[in-house]
Amino acid sequence: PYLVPVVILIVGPATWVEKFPEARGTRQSPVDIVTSRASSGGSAPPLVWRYSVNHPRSVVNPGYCWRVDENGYDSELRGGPLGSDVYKLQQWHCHWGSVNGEGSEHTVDGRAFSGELHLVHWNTSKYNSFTEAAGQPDGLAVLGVLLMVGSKHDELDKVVRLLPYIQHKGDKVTFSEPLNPANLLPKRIAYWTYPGSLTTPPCTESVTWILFKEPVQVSAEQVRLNLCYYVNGKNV
Ligand SMILES: NS(=O)(=O)c1ccc(S(=O)(=O)c2ccccc2)s1
Ligand SMILES: [Zn+2]
Repeated sequence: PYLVPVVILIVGPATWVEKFPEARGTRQSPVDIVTSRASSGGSAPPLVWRYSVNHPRSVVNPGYCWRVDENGYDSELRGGPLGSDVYKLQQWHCHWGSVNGEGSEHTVDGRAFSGELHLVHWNTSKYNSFTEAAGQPDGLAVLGVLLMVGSKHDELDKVVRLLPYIQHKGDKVTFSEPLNPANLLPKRIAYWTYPGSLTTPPCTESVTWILFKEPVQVSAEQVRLNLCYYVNGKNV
């Protein structure tokens, strides 16, 4: 009998451990939030945030999803699980799925959502730069917002309507329309929090995750726009 050459192609997260040893760690994200196992918040102080609204921002196609860079403008995130440290917003980006109803990174009791927004902050009380903070266990704090299909999201639309102009990896467009990242967050600010990692390479275990319980609604058209412009620009 002739020998059939068998080629096993391993792509995606399974190969990340080869290049990024952190991916083999003990606090890897994303995770499934098992709500029955979450402890109550106890006496944690309230989570508070303040963002700059009127400054130029740039939307970039990094090859997966889209990213908005805050370009160093002032902002603050403190309280909740963050102890006495003050964190600053560096960038925010999203993760979308190719099939409606899937695409979020975190799942809640095994349920995936249509997308997930991440607002990435770094610890300015302890570190001098985002890059330095990104390598420290208490360096980053990411606010996670679950997205579900429903009514159109007007604040998010300020970015979605620019996607046709950044269809390919590396494309970037700058806009100065006022935008308040606080308007991307849900009305109810109840959240789950756990010590985790970046969900994409280098998978560094430097993220305090703060995932809001209440999903935020985006329209089916907004999901479609994200999909069609991110399938093209996406690393495939
Ligand atoms: N999805 S996530 O929020 O966990 C995430 C992945 C990557 C980043 S990063 O671009 O900020 C970054 C941070 C450090 C090194 C390289 C990139 S944030
Ligand atoms: Zn992310």
